[in-house]
Amino acid sequence: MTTDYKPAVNFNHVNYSIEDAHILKNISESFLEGKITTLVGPSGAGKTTLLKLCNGLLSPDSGEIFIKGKNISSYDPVELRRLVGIALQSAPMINGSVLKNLALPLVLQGKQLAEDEARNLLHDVGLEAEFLHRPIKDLSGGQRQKVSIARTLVNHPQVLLLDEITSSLDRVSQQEIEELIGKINRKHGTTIIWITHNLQQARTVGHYTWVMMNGEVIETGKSELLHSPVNEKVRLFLKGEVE
Ligand SMILES: Nc1ncnc2c1ncn2[C@@H]1O[C@H](COP(=O)(O)OP(=O)(O)OP(=O)(O)O)[C@@H](O)[C@H]1O
Repeated sequence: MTTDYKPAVNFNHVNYSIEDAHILKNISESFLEGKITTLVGPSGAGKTTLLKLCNGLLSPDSGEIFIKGKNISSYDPVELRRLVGIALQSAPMINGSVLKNLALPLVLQGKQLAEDEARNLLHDVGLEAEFLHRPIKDLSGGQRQKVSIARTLVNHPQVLLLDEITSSLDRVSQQEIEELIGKINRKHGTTIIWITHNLQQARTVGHYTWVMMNGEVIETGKSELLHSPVNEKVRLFLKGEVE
């Protein structure tokens, strides 16, 4: 059997504080290459903070983070932004067409997005080519989120960070996005780190799951762990007894 357990993102004794608050406490874990890892835990556990450390939006106070084996602090910021994409719940957009929004990451790099490439990106997220010239303001929430995901794919990221990307969507759109992320993972081998409050989603879309509480990663394993956690606090959280 071949082993495919290479880390794509590796945390080594990472600490992060805001003023006196110790937000992340000595995190030493790896996100495996080509896998979808879901991140769950109570509000304020530090999930978003951890995600922001993965793309250099925040830097650790101590410890090291490696992306593809290279210390994140030695990446050129533009290179890092290309390598690690991020999509958020709010899917911030600029006024104008879908094409204009898709092209944004390249425009910021002084480049252009060819229409053919833009059509391919839309196709990848299950939107018809006719959407390209539609004003972004006319799109539904689910369609906007698909454009937001397509926009992160412009740079062909090897790591994709997702923060609550389906929480404001109806069930059908939610399911479409789940399928879409699975497809991107399989087609491109993209490593995906996905924060969700939806435990059912964490179970079904993830290969692996991390449970965070109070700035610590307290349990990790295959996503089935959410059926039978070892840690008592995780068991209480899953029963809804820890907010
Ligand atoms: N800019 C900030 N200033 C002060 N405290 C902050 C700031 N950003 C985050 N925090 C605090 O850090 C802790 C972790 O926040 P974080 O957003 O990472 O948690 P989370 O697990 O993503 O929560 P949620 O599920 O509610 O989004 C929280 O206690 C939060 O109040």
